[in-house]
Amino acid sequence: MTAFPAVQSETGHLRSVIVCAPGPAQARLTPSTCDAMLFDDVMWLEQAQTDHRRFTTLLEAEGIEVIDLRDLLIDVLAIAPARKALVAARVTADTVGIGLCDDLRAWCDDLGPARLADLLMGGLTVDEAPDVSGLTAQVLGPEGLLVAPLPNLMFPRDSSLCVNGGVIRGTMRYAARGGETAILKAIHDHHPRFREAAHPWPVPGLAPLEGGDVMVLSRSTLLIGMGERTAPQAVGQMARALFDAGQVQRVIACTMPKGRASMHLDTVFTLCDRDRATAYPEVAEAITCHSIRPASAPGAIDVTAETTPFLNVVAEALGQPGLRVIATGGDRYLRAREQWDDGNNVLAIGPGKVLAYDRNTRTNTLLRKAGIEVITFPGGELGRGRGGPRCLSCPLVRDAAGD
Ligand SMILES: NC(=O)NCCC[C@H](N)C(=O)O
Repeated sequence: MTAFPAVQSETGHLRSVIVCAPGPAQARLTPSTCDAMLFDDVMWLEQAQTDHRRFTTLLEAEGIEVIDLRDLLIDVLAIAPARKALVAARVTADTVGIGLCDDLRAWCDDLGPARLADLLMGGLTVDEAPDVSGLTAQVLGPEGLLVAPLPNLMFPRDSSLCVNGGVIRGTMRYAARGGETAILKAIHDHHPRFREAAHPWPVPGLAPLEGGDVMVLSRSTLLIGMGERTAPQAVGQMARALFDAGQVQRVIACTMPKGRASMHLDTVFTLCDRDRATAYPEVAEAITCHSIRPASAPGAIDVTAETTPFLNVVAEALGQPGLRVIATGGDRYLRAREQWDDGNNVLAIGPGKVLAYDRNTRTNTLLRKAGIEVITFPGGELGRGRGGPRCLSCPLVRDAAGD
């Protein structure tokens, strides 16, 4: 079995990927809770599951190894120290209250790995817990959540990322996603397939960094968006850690407008081939770049403001004379709608071949006209959390660009 990770580009052949099918966590979304959980609407769960299966079937048909995060979690929950660490991270005095903490941890410890995985991902209400009483339970009431569900695990792109042979966990901007990293940490620390992984940024600080902002342009260069989610303070620290670990030599930090529609760089720009990309011009044209490189003093970084537009900087970093950009399709109204529905968030599965949501018909047509092979699947339900095919996936093994 291949050891993880080995990610050398955005568009080389994808070999192995993490996904996370919708399940119990999304069943907790209601009109009054979905906003706080970073979803724009409740989800028709059964349809979302069917559509997600279509997505994974398409990946598998391409010979890509598809691993569900829940299965990785079940594997590590069979390992006693991993289980203990994870239960201790998710069942705390701050989540369940001081009176319940010890009893609930002991109860969790007796659950089978699959049941415990569902609890850690899908949450736990007061009436699902055994014989609970005390202040927290009484105040929350029977339907109150003792352990929060993590519906955004469905977008595994953000809570961890792989750069060459290194694995990095995100520091999530919003509390609704904070619990995801404990699950990823248990997997990275204990899963046998991650044993070889380098951990170039093992103790991230508090500054937020999310994987949807990070693109592996090549073995030596990363592109990182700094918009609504990732902060420059995190980018500088991560760049230095990656330079020290010898993982990359240049990080291009991209300042972009902050907004829900453009929360991560990959919501407005994704690469489809070594010299072709799709972008939402209204935001992409407003991006400015700084290049970060190792400085001569140990541990220092060198920062240079780029003077050319974002897309030119990316082309130069890819070693291309120019980048052929396929803009979001339609007039400005249609463009805004297709960008919102993740039209520019495609997943390259190999050079010039992408997975895309079916609903973005104008953008998909333009991609096809530009020679990109576009394979579609339904995004109506999966997109309710504002994430497209790239967000639904976290590559573990991907060849260099053009391979
Ligand atoms: N890379 C991405 O753009 N991921 C989509 C994340 C959607 C999720 N509901 C969030 O707001 O974080």
